[in-house]
Amino acid sequence: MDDTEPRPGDPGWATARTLAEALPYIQIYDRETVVIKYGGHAMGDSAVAKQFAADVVLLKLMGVNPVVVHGGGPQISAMLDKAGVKSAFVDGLRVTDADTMQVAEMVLSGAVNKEIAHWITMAGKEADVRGVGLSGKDAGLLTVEKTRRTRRDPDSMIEHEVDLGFVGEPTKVDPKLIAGLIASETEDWVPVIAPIGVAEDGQTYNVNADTVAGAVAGALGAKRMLLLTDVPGVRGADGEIIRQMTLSEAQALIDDGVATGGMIPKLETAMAAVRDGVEAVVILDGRRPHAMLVELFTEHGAGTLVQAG
Ligand SMILES: Nc1ncnc2c1ncn2[C@@H]1O[C@H](COP(=O)(O)OP(=O)(O)O)[C@@H](O)[C@H]1O
Ligand SMILES: CC(=O)N[C@@H](CCC(=O)OP(=O)(O)O)C(=O)O
Repeated sequence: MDDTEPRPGDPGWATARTLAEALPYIQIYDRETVVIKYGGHAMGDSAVAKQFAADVVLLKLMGVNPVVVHGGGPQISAMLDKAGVKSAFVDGLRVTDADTMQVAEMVLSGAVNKEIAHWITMAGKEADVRGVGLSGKDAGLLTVEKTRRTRRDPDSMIEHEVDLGFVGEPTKVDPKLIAGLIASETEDWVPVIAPIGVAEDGQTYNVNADTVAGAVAGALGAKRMLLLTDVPGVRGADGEIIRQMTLSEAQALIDDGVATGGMIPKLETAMAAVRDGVEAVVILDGRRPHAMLVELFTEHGAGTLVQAG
């Protein structure tokens, strides 16, 4: 843990001490959808993941409708390493050939998705809260098209297309299945979605999980989207954590090269989701104990809040 980061008890890490303090916040989210993007780096060890699952169950029992979209980038890289395949990234997106696609789907839809759904079901056993593991392939949930990126050659100044292979971006989310699951009056289901999509021609694509979370949040009309990662928030040029930013400030961080790598799709997703009607997006450290509860139910919140200016 960074020494400059707030700890429980510090002013920046306040928690509600009484139900009366938490109640106004609990009421804000009553029956509202909150999309939680659970990043591969935030998953940490199984104790952290089980704590995450317990907090998701608690949210459901408090009347919130959590929808989990997960990543698994480090887990895919570990599996590719075992097979002796090196990954290349362009703007935080994994260049995905046919073999990489197969491994990515196996890890995301097979291993990580089922593990998270299982942990939620285990944590919710006594309360009948159940995780339901899906990918964008189920019930036509996520339609995508191939992602196109270009790069300017520094010598000739000519734009060249960079072929990312089977990397897609959402063109359509069919939210009916998810909406049906979360609206059930008799069952407490928590959808858990792996970031795999299908193009109109039936080809399977690997999609950045932040991007999927944003598209799902927009389609469901979510009140909040939480992007859980492994940093306490978004850092500015001087390395300080920015508590709150507008869309143009988020864009400037990308344009100025202050946000790099995996932070680029996160900020792009946050901006797109807010434009789509999501009230606010928060980028926060998912390894912190009860990070989601602190964000949703306390005055100070956690991480970096992105909202319309
Ligand atoms: N300005 C920035 N502020 C915070 N993190 C940044 C910034 N620019 C780049 N990053 C990097 O973005 C990473 C988070 O993205 P990523 O590794 O894709 O996480 P996840 O697997 O949770 O989606 C951080 O660990 C950090 O290294
Ligand atoms: C196209 C692309 O980059 N897909 C990602 C999908 C997983 C992901 O986004 O995982 P995190 O959220 O843990 O980074 C990948 O292959 O790593």
